[in-house]
Amino acid sequence: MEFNVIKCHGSGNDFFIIDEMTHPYELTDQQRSSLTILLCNRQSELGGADGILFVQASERADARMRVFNSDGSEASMCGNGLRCVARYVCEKLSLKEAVIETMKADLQVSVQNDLYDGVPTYLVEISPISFNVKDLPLHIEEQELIQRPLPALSEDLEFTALAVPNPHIIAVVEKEQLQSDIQKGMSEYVNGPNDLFPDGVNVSFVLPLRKGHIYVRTFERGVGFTNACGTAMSASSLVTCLLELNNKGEIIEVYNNGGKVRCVVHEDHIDLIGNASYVFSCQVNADLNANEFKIKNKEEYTEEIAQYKELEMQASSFLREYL
Ligand SMILES: N[C@@H](CCC[C@H](N)C(=O)O)C(=O)O
Repeated sequence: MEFNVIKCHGSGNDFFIIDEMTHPYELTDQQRSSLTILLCNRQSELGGADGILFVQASERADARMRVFNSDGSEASMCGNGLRCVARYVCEKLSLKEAVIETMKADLQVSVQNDLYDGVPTYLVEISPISFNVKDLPLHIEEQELIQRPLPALSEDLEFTALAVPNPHIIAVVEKEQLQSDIQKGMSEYVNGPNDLFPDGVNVSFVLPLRKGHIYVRTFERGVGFTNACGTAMSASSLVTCLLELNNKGEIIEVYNNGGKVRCVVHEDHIDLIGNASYVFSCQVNADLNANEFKIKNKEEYTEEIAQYKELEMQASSFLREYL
């Protein structure tokens, strides 16, 4: 099987885009899953990725996005990935805004002014939002978990559980808690066989930096720690508004290990604004039975890579004041 592939990232959360909208690849879900495990291997020639974004034709929107995590599982939503798909679809169809069908909702996306000179920037809608534990699912007696302890995970921390619509638990922490290894331990527990989160969950630690500025680190279900998780940064922004650390309707600068994004929390959705960067394009010839692939015609987006590096350096020098 031969595919055209684009390596892209949003805040260093990296993906391969495979366009099934204009190429009739005719993949089964089993093949999408196996291909994702094969190409996302960090030890391979392509350098791996956190997942694959399959762009497909939609009957009711401009395009459809399906997201597979690096372990081959399918996720209902991906905020950083949606920005990359937004760019791909808007450029392909010459649009400034579009609607992308995802597993649980049709979402608005639009081109924005560059977040940093030469860094393509897109706004994506994060919705629907639910605090009902059934929507994660999280198996507890109560209907919601908002700033409450979960003793099976921690004696000290308080958590908020929400689906946007993929599942997240968020803890607002202090610097010492961020620097300890408690996030890793609890994330591995809730993403292994366990009674609380039977489908696993994305786990984020949020450090408030100053009004309107937060840092978020996420252990992603189906992947592990990533540089950033778009839905997690959106969910974390919402949680800081509930705690009155930030305000709805105002820009929240969200720093992460791969750069920064902006979030604006509204009553029924969150705007996630950030880069949609291309790294390289190539052709991949994959043999799923032999579990191997070859690549050819690799071309790097060198200028874009250099411009993003500057944004990243600016963000990390700001973060150094706090971490
Ligand atoms: N990186 C994504 C989220 C990808 C899916 C997630 N790992 C899940 O299984 O829910 C983002 O940017 O939102």
